[in-house]
Amino acid sequence: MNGQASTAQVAQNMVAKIAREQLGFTEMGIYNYNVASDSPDKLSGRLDGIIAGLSVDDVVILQSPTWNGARFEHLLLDRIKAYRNVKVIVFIHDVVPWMNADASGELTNYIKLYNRCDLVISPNQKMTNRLRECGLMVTKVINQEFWDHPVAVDSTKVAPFAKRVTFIGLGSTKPLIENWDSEQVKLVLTTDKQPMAADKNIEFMGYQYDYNLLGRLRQQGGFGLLWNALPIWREYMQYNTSYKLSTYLAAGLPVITSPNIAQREVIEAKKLGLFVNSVDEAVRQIENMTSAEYQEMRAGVEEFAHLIRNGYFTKRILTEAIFNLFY
Ligand SMILES: O=c1ccn([C@@H]2O[C@H](COP(=O)(O)OP(=O)(O)O)[C@@H](O)[C@H]2O)c(=O)[nH]1
Repeated sequence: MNGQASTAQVAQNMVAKIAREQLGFTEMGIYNYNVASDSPDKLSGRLDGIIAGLSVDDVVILQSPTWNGARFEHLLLDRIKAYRNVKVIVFIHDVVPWMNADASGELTNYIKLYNRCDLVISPNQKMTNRLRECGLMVTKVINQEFWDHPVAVDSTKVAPFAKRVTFIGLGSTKPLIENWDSEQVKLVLTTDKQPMAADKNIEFMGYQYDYNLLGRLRQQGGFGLLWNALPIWREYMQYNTSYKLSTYLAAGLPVITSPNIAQREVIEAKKLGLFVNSVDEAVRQIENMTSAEYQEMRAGVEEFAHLIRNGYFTKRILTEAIFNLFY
């Protein structure tokens, strides 16, 4: 998907790049636009353009959502399925009706869409269970677990033990700033400087391009925070696979997450970070943390990050999906 300048596009483009360059797939490009502005004729021509490279017997991976709406995805699927013996894998990145209250009426349409596919790649088992409760019928479902975040880091240096908590989310940080009152632990944000943070232990690094971001996170150390102020997102974060989780891990930072996170077992088993029920709890834990405790987590992260930095989650999931289709 192109045309959106968002994390969703970055993630989709990353999957497409690995699939193209390392697994030999062909990309069917999709533009994110206002579908309602198309006449039926124009939409039809656009869909034909997307599937121009398709042949009988092909396997198609549909990265969903296209952000063009469930109706667009159904129409695209109609075109793809008109080809003889084509198999479709839907790779669910996000379930829009659970992220955005305005789209909640679309759930049935999305479930129907997934049910039209031969195999589903779901973000993780928690999301799979929730989708099943809502009517997902496809037998072949496999779980993505983590995003990749391909990057080359300086492996001669590791993240230092610093009493810093960095948050790189693109949403509002106002409540985080308002409630931050630690003198020992610094909050670091990728937004521009905000006046309400005056006199607080908060650093603003401003938006960073990817190559700067990963370098800075690694050089400055401390922890990466998963957090959101909005109730709908707090709920959604129990089920999704977060991109920034992998950004922190790729940089080599242990993470601070809620115990409700879908990746809890792995984070726990591989010692990738801390579970807290509030930001205050995170601050208290870091205030009392020893360097040895940090080092243990950092070592866990460095080991695990091999997978994320080198695209192995994407390669594994795409290969396993195709394998399962024919096995
Ligand atoms: O200064 C910044 C801040 C964020 N990001 C990127 O934006 C992502 C976070 O976006 P979002 O909060 O939408 O991701 P989510 O975790 O919700 O999937 C990070 O992982 C980074 O890849 C960036 O490149 N520069």
